[in-house]
Amino acid sequence: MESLIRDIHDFPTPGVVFKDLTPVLADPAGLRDAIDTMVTLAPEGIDMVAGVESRGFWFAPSIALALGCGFVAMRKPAKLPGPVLRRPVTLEYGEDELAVHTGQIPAGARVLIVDDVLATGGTLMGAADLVEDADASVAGALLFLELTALDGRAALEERGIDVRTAIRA
Ligand SMILES: O=P(O)(O)OC[C@H]1O[C@H](OP(=O)(O)OP(=O)(O)O)[C@H](O)[C@@H]1O
Ligand SMILES: Nc1ncnc2[nH]cnc12
Repeated sequence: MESLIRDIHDFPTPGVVFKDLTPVLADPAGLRDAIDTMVTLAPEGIDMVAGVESRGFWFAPSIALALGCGFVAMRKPAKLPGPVLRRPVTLEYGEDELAVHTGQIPAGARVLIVDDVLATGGTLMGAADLVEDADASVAGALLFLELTALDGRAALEERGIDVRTAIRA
């Protein structure tokens, strides 16, 4: 599955080595392996899976189905139609915002945050803020690929978040 990841240099901005996961998803065995591995890594006792737009949506609903949980979408600005909780995020190559529908994460729920790539960890920090804004708790963060050189794990673990990743590169 690791051999299917493609490096694209200078995308989306100069100096960034972009890890393209589309070949993993396009390969039936790669896709199966990716989801099965992530499901195996998931912590126990999850009430809900939160997926981060866009590429977190490639993984999160399949993982939620396997765990018997619901899926909640954390979306980019102005995409959700109802009232939202919002948080800014700073990532490897820019700034953005994430939002979740108010009331969709039940208070007290143990939430697993799912995304494709952990780089600086900025996106995951914003996603964790949203979970806590909903008076729920972050049961863990589950990602397909961790870019160890950017050390996003450090800040997340300092915050007490259990970070699990299928592949480290
Ligand atoms: O750890 P970080 O430095 O925060 O980077 C990781 C984030 O960057 C990418 O999202 P991007 O904003 O490119 O959006 P996309 O999923 O819509 O392509 C990726 O899918 C993660 O969400
Ligand atoms: N280098 C990278 N490749 C793919 N997705 C990313 N998200 C943040 N940094 C990334």
